[in-house]
Amino acid sequence: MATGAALRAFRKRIIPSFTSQTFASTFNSRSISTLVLAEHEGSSLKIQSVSAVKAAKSLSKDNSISLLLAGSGPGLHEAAAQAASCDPSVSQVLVADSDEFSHPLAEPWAKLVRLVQQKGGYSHVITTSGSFGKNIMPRAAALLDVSPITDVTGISEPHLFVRPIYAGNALCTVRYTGVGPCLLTIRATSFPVSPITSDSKSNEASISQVDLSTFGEDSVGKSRYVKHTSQDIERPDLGNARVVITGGRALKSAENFKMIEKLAEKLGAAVGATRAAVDAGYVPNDLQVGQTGKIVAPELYMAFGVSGAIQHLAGMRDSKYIVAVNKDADAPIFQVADYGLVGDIFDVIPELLEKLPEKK
Ligand SMILES: Cc1cc2nc3c(=O)[nH]c(=O)nc-3n(C[C@H](O)[C@H](O)[C@H](O)COP(=O)(O)OP(=O)(O)OC[C@H]3O[C@@H](n4cnc5c(N)ncnc54)[C@H](O)[C@@H]3O)c2cc1C
Repeated sequence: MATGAALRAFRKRIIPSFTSQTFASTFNSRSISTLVLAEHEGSSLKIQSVSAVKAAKSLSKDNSISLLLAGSGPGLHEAAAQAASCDPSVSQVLVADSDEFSHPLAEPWAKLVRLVQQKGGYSHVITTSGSFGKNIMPRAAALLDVSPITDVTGISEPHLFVRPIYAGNALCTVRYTGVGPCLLTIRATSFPVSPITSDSKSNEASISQVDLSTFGEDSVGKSRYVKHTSQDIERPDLGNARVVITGGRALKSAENFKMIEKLAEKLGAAVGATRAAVDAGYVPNDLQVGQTGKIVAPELYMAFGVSGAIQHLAGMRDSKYIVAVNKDADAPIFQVADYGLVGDIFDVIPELLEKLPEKK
């Protein structure tokens, strides 16, 4: 079947013409120091935050990197200890411990970013472009009166970045020309790192508390925490899974979608879905992959009954191997697939379920 090479090669680079040497050298001569906004879940640092550190490292060899963690309670401090040894280039971990941060509400976080940035005078502030970063960074940028650069997939120079546009069909090289700090959200999948394990220890960075005495009582914003629901802790996280099994509208019902879930179980994979499958109510929207869903880049992405609309491809085209099953030989998904099978998913999936061994 068709390989992904043709479509991948179709990507274009747009490079603006105002690449002034003088401008570049002015910026390059400034010292680089980066504040990484890190996320933690309970007592664990999220792996995406280590990707943000990797991105920070590619800004400059001499980058001084600080990690900011906020929350409350003992889990925060355990996560801070983990953060301190997550990468040798992290020089300090700043901890903001307050009930204000017990839930990741954007308003207090944005004010915290302004406070810490202004105290530390960082040249760059980086976080990942998941819901956390997308929520906080634009607000922090507004408070600091700068324009953020979002969804960065490549860093060429401290102020020269690559980001996808047109649902990933073109890559745009943008230069940050602002005078204030450069705020970036990065795609974690473009800065892959190894999982954090108990033996992935490097030298430990210092941990210090953020002085919140000037934080102010007006920091409570218009949003309010209601509840957190998360499902399916058994399965790998969609954003980081090595294998993703995705179902599309062709599954026809929530009941049929369970075939996808069973297949994922057998393969130790995460489940993904197209927006059409989500909109039809087969699965919740946190499983949506694509432009308006999650961006994934697993080693293996299997798409069943997925047409391959550009908005879907925007979220999975960087997967290492793409396998597609579709009964329409002309479905666009086959243009990006490394392996394709023209067939009926209601024949193929049951056969796979029968022939694949049980997960040990
Ligand atoms: C602004 C915007 C943002 C969007 N964001 C996203 C996004 O983030 N993610 C996303 O996925 N979509 C997104 N969409 C929607 C996107 O355009 C498509 O509508 C959607 O991806 C289609 O989903 P699908 O492939 O499941 O359904 P369809 O396009 O209906 O395709 C179903 C496919 O299944 C095949 N099929 C049918 N029956 C069988 C069978 N029995 N066996 C095998 N194959 C079969 C058909 O040949 C077809 O190719 C967005 C759209 C817009 C406008």
